[in-house]
Amino acid sequence: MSLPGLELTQPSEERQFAVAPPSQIALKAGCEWRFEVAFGHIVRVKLLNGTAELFGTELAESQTYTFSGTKAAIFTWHGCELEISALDTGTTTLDGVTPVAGHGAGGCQSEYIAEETPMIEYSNMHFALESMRQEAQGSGKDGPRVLLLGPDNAGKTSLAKILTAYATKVGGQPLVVNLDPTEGMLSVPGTLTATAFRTMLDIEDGWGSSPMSGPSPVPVKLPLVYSYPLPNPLDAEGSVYRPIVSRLALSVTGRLAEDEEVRETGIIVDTPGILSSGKPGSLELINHIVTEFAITTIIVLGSERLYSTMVKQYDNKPSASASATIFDERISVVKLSKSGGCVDRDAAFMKATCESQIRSYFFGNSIPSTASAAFSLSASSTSTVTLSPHAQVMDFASLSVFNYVVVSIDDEDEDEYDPSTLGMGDSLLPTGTADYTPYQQEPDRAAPLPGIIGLSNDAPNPSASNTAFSNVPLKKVLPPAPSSLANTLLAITHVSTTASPAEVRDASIMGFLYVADVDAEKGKIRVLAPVGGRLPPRAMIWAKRWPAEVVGLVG
Ligand SMILES: Nc1ncnc2c1ncn2[C@@H]1O[C@H](COP(=O)(O)OP(=O)(O)OP(=O)(O)O)[C@@H](O)[C@H]1O
Repeated sequence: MSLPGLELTQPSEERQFAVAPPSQIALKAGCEWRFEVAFGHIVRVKLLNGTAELFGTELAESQTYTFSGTKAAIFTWHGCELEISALDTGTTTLDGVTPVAGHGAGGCQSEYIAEETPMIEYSNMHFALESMRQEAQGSGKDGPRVLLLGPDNAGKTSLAKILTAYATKVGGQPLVVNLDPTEGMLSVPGTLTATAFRTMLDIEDGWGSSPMSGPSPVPVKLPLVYSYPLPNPLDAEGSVYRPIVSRLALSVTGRLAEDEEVRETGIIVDTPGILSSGKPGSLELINHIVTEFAITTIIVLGSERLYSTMVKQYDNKPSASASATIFDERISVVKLSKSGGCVDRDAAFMKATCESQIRSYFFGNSIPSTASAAFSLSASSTSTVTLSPHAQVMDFASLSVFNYVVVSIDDEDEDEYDPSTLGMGDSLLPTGTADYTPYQQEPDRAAPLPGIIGLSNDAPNPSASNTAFSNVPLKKVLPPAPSSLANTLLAITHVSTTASPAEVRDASIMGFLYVADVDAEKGKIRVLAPVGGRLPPRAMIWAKRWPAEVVGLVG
C-alpha cells in the first residue's frame, strides 16, 4: 500500500526482515575491517582471496565463518577480499530471538575499514618474545612470562589472543592465564583459568571450546579452572582473589616444571581492567601477580600513568623466578598502543556475553557454523553443536554447598557478613579435626584436569603459611535451600564434601550445575548438569554474586 502523496511503500513483514545482499570488501595490505554484530543477528564472512586473520588466527579461504554478538576486526598483512552477508534464518534466529539487523554490510551494527592499526607493534612484540623463547631453548632458562595490564576495553584480551595465536603458529605452546572473572576463558564467567594452547584458536568462538562444549572442528583446549564467584578482584580487599591466584600460579609453575615445550614458550597472563584503575589495593594485587607468576615482561596498554608506575616499580628489577639470579633475569616494562578499534562494551552487552557463555556451556552453540560443516560429510549443510544437559532433582541436605560471604565494594549491604562465623569456627571444620591443616590434601582428591599435568597435590602452597589459619570467607549453606539459589550456578570442586573452607577455595573445578528450581518445602532443587548420571559427592561453590542470576536458561 502506498502512503498518500509520498509514494512510499509501507514496510511489509518480509521487507522488514529482508536479508541484505552480500557485499564485498577489498582490504589493502596493513588494513583491517572492524565490525560489530549484535546478539540475535548473524553475519557471515568469507575470505574470497588473499590472506586475513582475526586477532592473529588465520581465516581459511572460501570458508564461511558466522558471527553473532561479536565486536572484532579482520586484519590483512598482504591484502584480501572478503564477502559479507547476513544469515537468512527467517524472522527469528535459532535461539528464538528476533534479529536486530544494523545498517552495515551484512546487517552489522557498525563496520568500517581502518588503515591505522597497531599490528606492527604487536607483531614486533611477538618477535621479541620469540627471541626470548629461543634463548630459553636448551639453556634451561624459562620462557617469557608476560603480564597484560590496562584499563577496561584497552584490548588486553585481544592482544592475548594475537600473541597466543602467533606463538602456536610457530609451534610454541603458550600457557594462557585468565585472571578476569567477568569473562570466562574456555569456561563460564566467575572463574580463573589456565590453559596450554597447542593448536589454533577458534575464529568464531574467540578462544575456542573445551571438551565440555561437545565436538568441535578446532581441537578442544583443556582448561584448569578455579572458582572466583565475585565480579571484582578487589572485593574483600583482595583477600579472596589473592589465594586463588596463588593456587593457580602454583599449578602453572608445576606445569612449566614438567612440560619442556610449555616452559620454553612461557605464559601470557590476561588481567581485568579494574587492576589498572589505580583503586586502593589494585597495585598490591598487581604486585602479587608479578611475584606469583614470576613475570618477566609487563605490557601496558592504553594508560601512560600506569606505564610510568610500572616502570618505576619493576623495570630492570630481578624477576621472582627461582632461577632469576643464575640467569640474571630482569623484568622489562613495555608500552604498546591501544588499538583504535577497541570498543566500549556496555553493561547490557557484557550481560548478554556472560549469558551466552553460560548458555553454550549447557546447550552448545545454536548458531549454524558453515566452518564446522566443512568438516562434516556434507559440506553444503550447516551444523550446530547442540548439547542436551540432564535435569535431575536433588536433595539439598545431601549437598555440601559453600558460599563466599564478603562485603562487596559495589554493594555494601551484601550477605550476612559475620567474621565470627568464618575461618576457624568449629561449624566449618570437618568433625573431629581440631588440629586439621587446611592444606592437607584429601587422599581421594580427583586428578587435576588433563589440561594441566603439573599440579602436584602435595606441593607446598607458597601462600599456605600465611593463609592456612587465616579466615576464609566461605560459609556452608545449610538447609532449607535458599530461594535465591534458583537460576544460579554451582561449581563442583574436586574435593570431598567434608573438605574445609580453605580446601574448597583451593580446589580446581570439575564442572558446573545450573539450579533451575528450588522447592524449599520439600528441600529439593532441580539442577541441569552437562552430563548424566549420579553427581560425584564433592563440595560445591555457589556463584551467588557472580555471574549471579541467569534467568531463562530453561523454559
Ligand atoms: N582492532 C579492533 N577492532 C575492532 N574491535 C576490537 C579491536 N580490538 C579489540 N576490539 C574489541 O573491543 C572490545 C574490548 O577489547 P578487549 O576485550 O580485548 O579489551 P580488554 O582490555 O581485555 O577489556 P576488559 O579488561 O574490559 O576485559 C572487545 O569486544 C574486542 O573484541
